[in-house]
Amino acid sequence: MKIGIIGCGYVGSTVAYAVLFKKAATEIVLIDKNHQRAVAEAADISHAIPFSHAIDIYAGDYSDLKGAELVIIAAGVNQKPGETRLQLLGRNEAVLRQILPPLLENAPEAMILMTTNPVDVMTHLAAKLAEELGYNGHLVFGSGTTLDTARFRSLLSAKLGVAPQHVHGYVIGEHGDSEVLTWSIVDIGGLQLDDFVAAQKLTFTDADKEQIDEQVRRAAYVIIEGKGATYYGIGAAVANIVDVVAHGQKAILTICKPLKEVEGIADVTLSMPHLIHGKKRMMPLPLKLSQEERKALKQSASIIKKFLDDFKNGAS
Ligand SMILES: NC(=O)C1=CN([C@@H]2O[C@H](COP(=O)(O)OP(=O)(O)OC[C@H]3O[C@@H](n4cnc5c(N)ncnc54)[C@H](O)[C@@H]3O)[C@@H](O)[C@H]2O)C=CC1
Ligand SMILES: CC(=O)C(=O)O
Repeated sequence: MKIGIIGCGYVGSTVAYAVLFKKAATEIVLIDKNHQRAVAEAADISHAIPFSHAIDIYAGDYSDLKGAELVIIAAGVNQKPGETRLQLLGRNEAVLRQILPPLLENAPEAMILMTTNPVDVMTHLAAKLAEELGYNGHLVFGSGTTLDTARFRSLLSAKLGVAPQHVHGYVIGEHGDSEVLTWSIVDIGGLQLDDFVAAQKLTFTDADKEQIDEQVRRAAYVIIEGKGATYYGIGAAVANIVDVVAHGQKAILTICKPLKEVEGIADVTLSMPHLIHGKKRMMPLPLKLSQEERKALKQSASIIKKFLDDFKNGAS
């Protein structure tokens, strides 16, 4: 599968590197407003090809997106220490407006995978803008909380002594401060969390829960404070999405797409588990959440919706 990556900073270049080692694509076009950066990243990553598989990776312009089946948008500003994702919206929406028209003109049938933050709001705006430009907005989706779900599983896995692939649980809602960890439906080997803990004679207290919740929710802030950006986790999460799409895996991932309604909030984009069955088909799955989780999901949806409404009103 041929893919494009627009924005080759920390995230875009790490996605390309992870895609190479996941063997998820055969051709990667790198596009950046700083073309020299794209050229350098393509050269650097191409030197790793002998250690993975044959792939064509090169820096290009929008016309090189012709024939791409999936285009990842990773362009725009990232958070400075202490900044929230939602605070990036104005600057990154302006970047989106530059990117989307030439992207759609050259790859009108491609799926568009947004990673730029705030990813849920950006995905919503990209889908609407694509439609305004006369293209299919349903082809737009976002990496959503795939990274947060991975963080949740990895922390739970370390605490419980089980490989993360066997720890099921999702982070849903906003990819951001109001996200919801779905503790009530955590499943390990067919057992609910409390039953697994009892069967294994482990100790898992409310304080442990709170600590994991905080570590997942605050992960980006802590990493950005320490090294300025996060990119390995999202690189692997996006490469996995590319692999799922390229190889028709029927995976369940917490991507984000515009949804008709979430907990009474209409026309909002946030993350829910979606069954990715084949190219271009993504079906949101209903979850049996606790009352508390439903309330938190509604709150998260309201926050995103308010940002969208405020932005629309401010921009019009
Ligand atoms: N969704 C997620 O889970 C995650 C999202 N992110 C987000 O990804 C985005 C990128 O982050 P980084 O790679 O760390 O930033 P970066 O600053 O390293 O890279 C951004 C790149 O975008 C390019 N760019 C800017 N405007 C452009 C335009 N109009 N056309 C083409 N290229 C353009 C820049 O030249 C730069 O190379 C940020 O919004 C960040 O918050 C970061 C980590 C995780
Ligand atoms: C930066 C960001 O969105 C993350 O690492 O979750």
